[in-house]
Amino acid sequence: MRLRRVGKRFRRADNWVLRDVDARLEPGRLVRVDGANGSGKSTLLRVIAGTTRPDRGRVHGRPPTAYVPERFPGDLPFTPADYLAHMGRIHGLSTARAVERAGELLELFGAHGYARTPMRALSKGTSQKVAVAQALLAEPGLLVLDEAWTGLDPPSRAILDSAVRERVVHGGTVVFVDHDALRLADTVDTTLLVRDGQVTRVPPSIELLVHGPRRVSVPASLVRIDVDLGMAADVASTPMPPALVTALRSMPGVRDVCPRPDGHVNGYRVDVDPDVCADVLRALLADPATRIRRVAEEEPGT
Ligand SMILES: Nc1ncnc2c1ncn2[C@@H]1O[C@H](COP(=O)(O)OP(=O)(O)OP(=O)(O)O)[C@@H](O)[C@H]1O
Repeated sequence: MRLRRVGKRFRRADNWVLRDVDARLEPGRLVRVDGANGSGKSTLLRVIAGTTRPDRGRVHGRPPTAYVPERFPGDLPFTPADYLAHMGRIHGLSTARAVERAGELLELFGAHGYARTPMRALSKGTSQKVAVAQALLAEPGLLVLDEAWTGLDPPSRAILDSAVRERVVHGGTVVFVDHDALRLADTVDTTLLVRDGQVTRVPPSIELLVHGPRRVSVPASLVRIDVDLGMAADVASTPMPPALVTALRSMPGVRDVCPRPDGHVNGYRVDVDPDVCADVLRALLADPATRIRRVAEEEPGT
């Protein structure tokens, strides 16, 4: 799917929120959209999802799409069961399959007890579960999630994380905005930054995600990742697992793996070249005993 020279403004007198945006969204890719408040992230997502028409340019090759908007209109005159069955049919499922899928998803998100409650009576979090469930009913080629995790309880956030990973593995494109800088950081393929109406593709390095776009314009000469091993604080200093140290040291661009100089029990420091930062973070995130505490750009020798 491609965006070609897409422009969007809301009134003729307004500035362009998006200007001449070119982007290619590949199948089987997870795309994060970043940018400051009001920069145009939601507008870009709506254009990508097809719920907002661009005023200029074109969107080509959009596959069947599901979308979770930033603000879900929860006061609909339906119950979740009826709403999801209806949305399932819109997404191309048979009536029987739509009803079945609706039940499965309500169960999965622990909301089956509210299947027959009027939607306007649902709590914010339960309403958000319905918003997310409607996007997972079919298997969309394009899944667009605008702060879809907001309001969900931790188990539901984890279920949505898994659903996103599964979509990507099965060849779908998933585009998302989320305020959690570490959201799916081990899976993100591309980060698009929205700034001054322009959309630029940036390396998915975690320091951008953690510290925001301004720091990216000044390339760091070193990225310093502080990790904890996740052990109880009263355990005497534990050596970092030798297999992890060996794996990290063998990665190109890893300069040093050592105990943290702050003396934190079970705290370690990994210094890497900025362009391998994302690969190292993926390796660290894959290790269940390791917690990432801090990621920062540094000058070497500091
Ligand atoms: N329907 C609309 N009518 C008029 N202006 C709009 C509309 N939707 C968005 N805008 C304006 O477009 C700009 C971008 O808004 P948008 O919601 O896309 O930003 P955002 O990056 O998603 O912001 P946030 O991080 O705060 O959610 C803002 O100036 C906003 O006021």
